[in-house]
Amino acid sequence: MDPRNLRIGQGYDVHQLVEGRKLIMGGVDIPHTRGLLGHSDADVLAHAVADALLGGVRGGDIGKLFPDTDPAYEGADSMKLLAAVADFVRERGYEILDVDSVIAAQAPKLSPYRDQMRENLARAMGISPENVGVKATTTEHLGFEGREEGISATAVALLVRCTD
Ligand SMILES: Nc1ccn([C@@H]2O[C@H](COP(=O)(O)O)[C@@H](O)[C@H]2O)c(=O)n1
Ligand SMILES: C[C@@]1(CO)OP(=O)(O)OP(=O)(O)OC[C@H]1O
Repeated sequence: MDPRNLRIGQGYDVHQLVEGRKLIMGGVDIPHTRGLLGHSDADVLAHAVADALLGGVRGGDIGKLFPDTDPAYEGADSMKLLAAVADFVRERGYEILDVDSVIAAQAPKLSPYRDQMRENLARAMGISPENVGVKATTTEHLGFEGREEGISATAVALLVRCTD
């Protein structure tokens, strides 16, 4: 593999925590007193991963592909959006090699859901769970995540441009 065909992408997303919404991250419906607000299901982790993939192919961001003004995406399942992004990446001639991510959430405790999130993300992208990392951190009560006003997620993706 020619290292000049490797690409990296980075993604970041934030959603507000509110009452009366589900908390869905990495395609897992996580029991909690509040959930994330958004036009779609507000899966902050899936959105960060999607943006990392799009960054790797210099393909814009998910807001460009799925505008939050389009009623078609109201309440959308972000696993389906992520699968569409993975297809978009492959159609452009790239293979997804590896993805890693961090969720910043003061609560709830996310480690029990880590492997299910990895499996869901991997399935949506058509890669092995071995190639998907999910980590969680509190922010020690600092900032908007620490005050439990919202949750953020960051992700990086390693892609390779297929040459044959
Ligand atoms: N929402 C969260 C946040 C953290 N974890 C796990 O706890 C560990 C310690 O968190 P610190 O913020 O104190 O570093 C962290 O490494 C995660 O394993 C979690 O499960 N859910
Ligand atoms: C996922 C989309 C879909 O309309 O909407 P939101 O759930 O609002 O999420 P955000 O990360 O704010 O924007 C990206 C949009 O593509």
